[in-house]
Parts: sequence; structure tokens; C-alpha cells
Amino acid sequence: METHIYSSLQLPRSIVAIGAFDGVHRGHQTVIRQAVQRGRKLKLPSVVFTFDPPPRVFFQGARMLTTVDEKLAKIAKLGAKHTVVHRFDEVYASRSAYEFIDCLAKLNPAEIMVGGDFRFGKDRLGDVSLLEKYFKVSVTKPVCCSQGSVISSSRIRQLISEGEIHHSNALLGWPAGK
Ligand SMILES: Cc1cc2nc3c(=O)[nH]c(=O)nc-3n(C[C@H](O)[C@H](O)[C@H](O)COP(=O)(O)O)c2cc1C
Ligand SMILES: Nc1ncnc2c1ncn2[C@@H]1O[C@H](COP(=O)(O)OP(=O)(O)OP(=O)(O)O)[C@@H](O)[C@H]1O
Repeated sequence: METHIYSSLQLPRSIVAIGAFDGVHRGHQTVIRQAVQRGRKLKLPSVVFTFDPPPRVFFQGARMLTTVDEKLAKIAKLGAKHTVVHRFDEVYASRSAYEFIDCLAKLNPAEIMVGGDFRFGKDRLGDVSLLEKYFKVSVTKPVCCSQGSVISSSRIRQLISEGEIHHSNALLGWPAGK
């Protein structure tokens, strides 16, 4: 896997998965795997576009589940060809949804994979329907745990804070630290 930390990447065509991907939990794994599989099928490079720190860590001081290196190692295991890591800071967060779309356009995505609740740009004003005006978008169905609730990094953080390590590992889909 080629990693592009805080640098821009330009590609003639690609398949892109976007998200904070903190923990690279089972929901994230599904989004990323779909991009990897689609890329293999269409013979296009798969790109995971992510942020460091995760926006929720930056804005809300949430506990980070994986360091950027751990996150990159997990994404590599899932078979992505490239990972772009964008520094998430005050300046980046103030970029508009349209500026983010311009940035994605440099990757010439044939398809973009995200979950239905994906938001982007200043004040989270960009959503899936805006993205769909510019690109072909595939929305991954929510991946749920055996009890039926949607898996999220927030839920895993809560379980860890309650000492529910066994349960949090089940939602992560790989043991903590691996
Ligand atoms: C250019 C850009 C600007 C953003 N600005 C904000 C913001 O002002 N407030 C906010 O809560 N999140 C902001 N975000 C973070 C998004 O809400 C979201 O967390 C991010 O796109 C990752 O998606 P995910 O949380 O679904 O993984 C921004 C994201 C991008 C790409
Ligand atoms: N359980 C899930 N099933 C399907 N897609 C998901 C799931 N969780 C997240 N995604 C998608 O994966 C990408 C990255 O999501 P993100 O990093 O915001 O995860 P999250 O678990 O919802 O995080 P947080 O709880 O911190 O908001 C987004 O496109 C999001 O919509």
C-alpha cells in the first residue's frame, strides 16, 4: 500500500472510500472492502481517504481508538492500494463542502463508497445527496452488531469506558492492539 500523509494525490481514475475510520471497526471494514473489491473488478486503484486526528477527536476530545499508524496498518491489511491521510485541523475544518469535492475530483473517482450518514465540509454541510451530484456514490448498508444496533466508533468508545472490552473487541472485529 502507498501512503500519502498530508500530501495530495492525483490519479486518472480510482475507487474511493472516505471516512475517519477510527478503530477500523466492522462497519468501516465493509466500506473499505467494497472499495477494494470494486477496484479489483474494474482494474482501478482503490484509495482510502481519511483524516488525522479523527474529526470527533479534534472537535469533541473523544478518545482515539487507533493511532494513525495502527489505522494505516489495518487499512493495508484490507488491501487498499493507496491511503490519503489529511491532517484535520482548524484550517481544514473550515473548508467548504465544495472545496472538498474539488479535492476529491483530483482522484477522478469512478465510484465513491461511504455510509449513509457521511458528512463533509465546514459545519458538516455536505451530505451524500450533494456528493451524488458530482460522483457515482455507493452507500454501504449499516453494519450492525448481533444485538442489532449499528456499529460505530462512538459506541466502541463507550463500551471501552465501561470496561466492556470483550464486547468492544467484537464490534471492532479485531482484538485491541492488533
Ligand atoms: C473539508 C472538511 C471540513 C469539515 N468541517 C467540519 C466542521 O466544521 N464540523 C464538524 O463537526 N465536522 C467537520 N468535518 C468532519 C465531517 O463532519 C466528517 O467527520 C468527516 O468528513 C469524516 O466522515 P465520517 O465522520 O463519516 O467518517 C469536516 C470534514 C471535511 C472533509
Ligand atoms: N456500521 C457501519 N456500517 C456501514 N457504514 C459505516 C458504519 N460505520 C461507519 N460507516 C461509514 O464509514 C465511514 C467512516 O465512518 P466514521 O469514521 O464516521 O465512523 P463512525 O463509527 O460512525 O464514527 P463516530 O461514531 O466517531 O461518528 C463513513 O462513510 C460512515 O458512513
